[in-house]
Amino acid sequence: MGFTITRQIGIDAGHRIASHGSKCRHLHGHRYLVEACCRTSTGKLRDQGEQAGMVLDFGFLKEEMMAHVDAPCDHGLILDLADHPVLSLFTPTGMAFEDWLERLSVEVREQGHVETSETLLDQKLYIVPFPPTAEWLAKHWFERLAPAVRRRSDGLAILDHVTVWETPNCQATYRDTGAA
Ligand SMILES: Nc1nc2c(c(=O)[nH]1)N=C([C@H](O)[C@H](O)COP(=O)(O)OP(=O)(O)OP(=O)(O)O)CN2
Repeated sequence: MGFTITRQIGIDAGHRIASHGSKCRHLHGHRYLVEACCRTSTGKLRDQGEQAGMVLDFGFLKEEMMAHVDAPCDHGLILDLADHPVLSLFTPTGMAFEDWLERLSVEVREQGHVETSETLLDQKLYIVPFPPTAEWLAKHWFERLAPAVRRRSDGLAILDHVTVWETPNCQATYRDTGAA
């Protein structure tokens, strides 16, 4: 019951699903559409301040989606940390792949992901500890955006779900389970 708001952004990014039995194991790109849907815990709208009559200002939601999804991932390659054959192609000049991998692994353990262009060809990489399916990306971006939604709404709004459209016909949704 109550109101929800949804904001959509689009990003272009490459990925592959290394374990896929068919075409998705090849490096390829998508125009991803990412939707974040928010609600208030009470079902009511804010009744005062600059966000009166709103769940959360669409502009604030856009800013957070641009910071957590667009800036690190747009025109980048989203790679699984375990995808060593592809990851090794971007080993920075003068560094052994094993050393680079160790550094990336520590950062992924500490932060949940790595965003870097300090790579061969300055390729922009977004490295995650899971196969970059639409499902996993929806969960990952949900977890990145949920605290930001709470902060930008002074705790009044909750991120309900994130939907990732990988193609115009295929989407995956990760929904709030109450744990985030
Ligand atoms: N449940 C999931 N299934 C698949 C995923 C995924 O993330 N979750 N991803 C892929 C591939 O990455 C692929 O790019 C998309 O596959 P597919 O639907 O076959 O893509 P098409 O371009 O053929 O889509 P059309 O709508 O038929 O043009 C595969 N599966």
